[in-house]
Amino acid sequence: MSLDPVDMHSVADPDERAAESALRPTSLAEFEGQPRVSEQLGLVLAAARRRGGVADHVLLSGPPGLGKTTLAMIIAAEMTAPLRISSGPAIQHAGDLAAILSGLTEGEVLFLDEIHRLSRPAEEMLYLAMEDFRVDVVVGKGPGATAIPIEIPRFTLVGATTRAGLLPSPLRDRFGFTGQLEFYDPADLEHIVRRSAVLLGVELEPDAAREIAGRSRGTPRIVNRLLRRVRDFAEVRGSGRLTQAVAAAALELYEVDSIGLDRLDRAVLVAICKRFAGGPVGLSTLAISVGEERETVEEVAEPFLVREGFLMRTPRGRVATPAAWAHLGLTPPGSTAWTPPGGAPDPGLFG
Ligand SMILES: Nc1ncnc2c1ncn2[C@@H]1O[C@H](COP(=O)(O)OP(=O)(O)OP(=O)(O)O)[C@@H](O)[C@H]1O
Repeated sequence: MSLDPVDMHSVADPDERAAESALRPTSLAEFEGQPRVSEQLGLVLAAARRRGGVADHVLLSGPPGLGKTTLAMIIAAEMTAPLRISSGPAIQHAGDLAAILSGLTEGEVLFLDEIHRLSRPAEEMLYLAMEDFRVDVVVGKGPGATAIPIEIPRFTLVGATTRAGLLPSPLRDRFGFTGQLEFYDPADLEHIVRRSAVLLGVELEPDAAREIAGRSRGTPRIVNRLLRRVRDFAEVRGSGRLTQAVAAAALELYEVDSIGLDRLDRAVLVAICKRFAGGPVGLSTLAISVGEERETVEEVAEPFLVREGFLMRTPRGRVATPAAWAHLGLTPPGSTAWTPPGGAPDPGLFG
């Protein structure tokens, strides 16, 4: 049996979504890791509460599964405000956004996931709503069209994006606080997996917690998901107790390797090394060669591979590093003095 690698990151399955909700921390105090973002956001919210006002708009960016939705829910809970959830792709027309905005109540938190995928007219409507708490509804067409301004209640927009760099600066500048979420340290992931085990009522030995945390790609969503897969394994093939040996055997079965690379991560590295002689190879070609969407390779696999020093984004394409060749047990072609075939990495491409 194998697990679809993309399943390790996405939450398309309703059962998985329900399982995730049950493990979500509900306050900043329970939210592990991200100390800087947590502290800064805590201050923003405490100040808004003291003033008895509405919190400033918040932009959260970072790879999938690091806690953006969780933080949006926490913001609403900490402000004792209702939460409304939507996403960029779900808002097809500016009219859809106008309907959402005009239906908000005073102080409500509006969470817009994948905000970088809003349509242009919706984005422009949002500028006015964020700044002046107003929307202009256009009535009629052509030269006779008129914009009717409608006041909307003061609200807090929480925008989430995996690609902060794609947001136009007029939109980015309208957020009062921006939190860039980073991959989590193994120690934070260990805390998260131990808390989740308690909530799920499973016996998790400390060594097993360390094993699962170490293979979770720095991502809370993945640590929780691997915990559930290890629990399945322990119940079916073991005594139900989660030991280090059980965790290692289960994760082997699910094709999560010793440092947490899953099938997609390895497919990307194997393709670069074996099919493209280490690169450079363009993103579109790479995506086709692993049978995935460009966005999935770029937003799901690459950030962790770059962070771990396995992949470089150069002006001429993606390049596997010596660490990638070594991890796959392959020998790079050519000389021992290795220089990246695509030239020096372009720091601008890392954002
Ligand atoms: N800091 C944290 N402490 C404990 N659990 C966390 C933390 N951050 C996230 N989680 C857990 O990880 C899961 C995924 O988090 P969340 O849905 O907030 O990620 P996300 O960044 O919104 O992902 P996506 O971009 O895919 O929507 C949640 O079920 C939550 O329980």
